[in-house]
Amino acid sequence: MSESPVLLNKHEVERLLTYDDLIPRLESVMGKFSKRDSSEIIQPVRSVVPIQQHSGFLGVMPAYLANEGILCTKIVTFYQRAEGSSLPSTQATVLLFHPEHGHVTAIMDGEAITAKRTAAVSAISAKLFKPALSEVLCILGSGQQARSHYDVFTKLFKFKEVRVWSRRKEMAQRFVNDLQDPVTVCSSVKEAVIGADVIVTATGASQPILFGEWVKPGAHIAAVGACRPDWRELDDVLMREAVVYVDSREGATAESGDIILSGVCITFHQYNIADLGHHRHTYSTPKSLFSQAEVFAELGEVLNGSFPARREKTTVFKSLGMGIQDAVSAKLVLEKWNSEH
Ligand SMILES: NC(=O)C1=CN([C@@H]2O[C@H](COP(=O)(O)OP(=O)(O)OC[C@H]3O[C@@H](n4cnc5c(N)ncnc54)[C@H](O)[C@@H]3O)[C@@H](O)[C@H]2O)C=CC1
Ligand SMILES: O=C(O)C1=NCCCC1
Repeated sequence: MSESPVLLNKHEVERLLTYDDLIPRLESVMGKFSKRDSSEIIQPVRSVVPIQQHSGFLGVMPAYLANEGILCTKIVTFYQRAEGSSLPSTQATVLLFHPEHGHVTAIMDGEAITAKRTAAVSAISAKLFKPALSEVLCILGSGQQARSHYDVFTKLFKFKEVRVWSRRKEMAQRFVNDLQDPVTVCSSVKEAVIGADVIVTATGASQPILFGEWVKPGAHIAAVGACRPDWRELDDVLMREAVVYVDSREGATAESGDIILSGVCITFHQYNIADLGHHRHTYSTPKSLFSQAEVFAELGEVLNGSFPARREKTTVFKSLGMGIQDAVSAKLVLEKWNSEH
């Protein structure tokens, strides 16, 4: 008979999962993932069930890391909440299994894992791509991801100024009130991002909120929201002008509206030709047909040395989230818990 699984709540997971331990594990697993060795890592693109009636989604994110002995799945729901809702928009549970025998070894809260691993991966992108002199950090959004990104970005990097924008100013104010250090509350996205060296977009927006014309050349954007093929946070100009990195090419191709929709921009040049006696015919030909924003590389491809970090350019890291990130986080939590018991 297998032992009962370890049960860990959000408070425990938050306590046990530290950025110092997590970041090297994420760097290592993402570098390995990008080598596409299926004898080492199997991680399909997540399955997502739309819950249309309630503006929500259920995602299942399995991963198997053979050499590390990790078999894991996260089950996550994410909802588009009405303004002012007190419910979390992202909720999750992570299950760890015994890879040899198949039983569940641990069931743990996935909200803290999702918040910390996503922010940690964005911080890895910033380490690689942010301008050498980065003085201003700007965070768009004031929810769970905004907070975890604030925590890890200000822990790892020194900024002279941190700015936050939220669609309701009082929410940005509330975000700032919880912090020790001064943060500027901005009234518009434009005001928040002008001159910023590093921008985090962590909102539930489904239409672009960040426009390329406002972004300082050379800035780095960690784009965390817009995880559906028809949702966007970033406009076409930014997506086409920046060097775009992703966490997984397959994930980005299936799920990132910022990438998928950046190519859908066709304008028609119309002209009339008088012919056939009294009839006038209108002809249309495509005047401009933009191709989709190109994915330059995966973060893991930079980490494992196959692609360069183009720090001198404006860079976008488009994050969708990966099962392997949850898997190494959960393993770390369980190891820490085991060492205490
Ligand atoms: N890339 C990844 O791995 C992950 C991405 N996400 C995504 O990140 C985003 C933020 O997630 P959480 O912080 O957990 O959510 P949250 O609900 O805690 O915060 C959402 C923030 O977005 C703002 N917002 C909502 N709709 C908006 C709109 N139409 N325009 C502008 N702002 C809007 C809210 O006011 C709030 O500040 C979501 O899109 C979520 O799906 C979440 C987890 C992991
Ligand atoms: O990776 C995740 O976890 C999520 N990604 C996008 C939507 C919410 C959860």
